[in-house]
Amino acid sequence: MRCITNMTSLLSLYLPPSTFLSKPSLFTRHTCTVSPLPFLSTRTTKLAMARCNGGPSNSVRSLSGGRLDAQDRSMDVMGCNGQIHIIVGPMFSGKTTELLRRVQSELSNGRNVAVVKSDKDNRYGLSSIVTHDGAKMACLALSELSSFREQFGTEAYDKLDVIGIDEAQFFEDLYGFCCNAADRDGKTVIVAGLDGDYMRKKFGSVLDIIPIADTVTKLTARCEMCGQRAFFTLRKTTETQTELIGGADKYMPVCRQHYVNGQIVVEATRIVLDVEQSATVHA
Ligand SMILES: Nc1ncnc2c1ncn2[C@@H]1O[C@H](COP(=O)(O)OP(=O)(O)O)[C@@H](O)[C@H]1O
Ligand SMILES: Cc1cn([C@H]2C[C@H](O)[C@@H](COP(=O)(O)O)O2)c(=O)[nH]c1=O
Ligand SMILES: [Zn+2]
Repeated sequence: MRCITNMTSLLSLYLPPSTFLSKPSLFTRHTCTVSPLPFLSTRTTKLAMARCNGGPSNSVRSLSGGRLDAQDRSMDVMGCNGQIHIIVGPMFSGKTTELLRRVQSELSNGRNVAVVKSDKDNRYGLSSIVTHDGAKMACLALSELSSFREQFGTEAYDKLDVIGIDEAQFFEDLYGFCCNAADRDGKTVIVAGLDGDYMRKKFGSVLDIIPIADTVTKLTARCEMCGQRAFFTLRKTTETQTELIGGADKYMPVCRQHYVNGQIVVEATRIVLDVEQSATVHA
């Protein structure tokens, strides 16, 4: 990807050196405001921006000698119409349900859609994503998103309009994938995942993509203890690793009060178990 960082190098791509050298500074001496570049058409400026955004490689190749050739002139600006939408919330808040709803809606609008999930979660097999209510959709299960294009097929990838990603917290390369898919390839990316882990710490790279997102939706579940809105996921077991696949057997959605109370109970249990275990070892 080539990125033009200043106005001088941007202009030099479009104008022969003589023209460029004869132009005065783009900043007026007194006001120091940017001139509207009257000698560049809106279209030309947009093409430059597309290139700045990592526009399609054929548009870069077809530039010759600083002038636009016929292919450039007939080309639409591509690579700028991608979107990124994020759906976060605790477990059982309906993230997968919402992802499936949006994907179905895109499908019924005639768009080409693919759904991918992490292969770390194989509770319901690897070929579909399944909600806690049992709703399903076929998907591709991967360990990393960087292999998506190749696994899906490059030709099929090029025809895709929408990519849904479930269990996004498990993908380390989420940021780079979303950037490329939306900024460079013009895809709509719908990302569903946990914003926080059972300790309420940021989970994976989900929060990192907020600055590049169009929309962020935070869903809530119902607290299993009191029925109020649940913002957090309580781990019911004493296991401490961040990644631990499971459902209602290991986790429950809770409100703030029941998260704090629940954590005290789980941590007290862990201490008792540790003491018992070391007593057994030393006996
Ligand atoms: N404690 C629970 N155990 C099992 N299912 C639940 C529980 N709480 C809610 N659900 C169901 O799970 C659905 C949401 O499932 P899903 O979309 O897979 O959520 P998420 O992807 O956020 O974990 C809810 O509509 C509800 O019917
Ligand atoms: C809180 C928390 C969750 N996980 C795992 C448990 C599940 O396999 C998924 C979340 O699935 P869902 O679609 O959001 O229900 O993530 C984990 O590994 N670590 C955690 O702290
Ligand atoms: Zn509660």
